[in-house]
Amino acid sequence: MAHVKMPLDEVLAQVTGWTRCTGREAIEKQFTFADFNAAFAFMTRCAMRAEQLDHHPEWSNVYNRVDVVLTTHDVDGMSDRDVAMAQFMDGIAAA
Ligand SMILES: C[C@H](O)[C@H](O)[C@H]1CNC2=NC(N)=NC(=O)C2=N1
Repeated sequence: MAHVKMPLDEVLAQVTGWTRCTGREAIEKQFTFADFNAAFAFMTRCAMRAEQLDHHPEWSNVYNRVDVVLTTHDVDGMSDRDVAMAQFMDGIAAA
């Protein structure tokens, strides 16, 4: 799957609850779960999807919180893969 570079505004229009990062072409969102177990289950599912998409999040976890930044390093900006990853995360976090 090739990278298709996209304007950041176009990416934001297709995802829920993400915002532009300050100072770089990237988007961020904070996910909050019931506890560490739920947060880590989310990260595990995202990790498997990241391998399938060959698109990996920048993220950190503190107990029930997962802070995620998405960007496409190969194009130094946003791409269709960021949309795919963000939509996957939105979908499973809401489930
Ligand atoms: C070689 C490998 O396919 C690339 O480096 C992939 C891996 N995962 C990636 N993840 C992200 N977030 N951006 C990339 O450009 C990227 N590129």
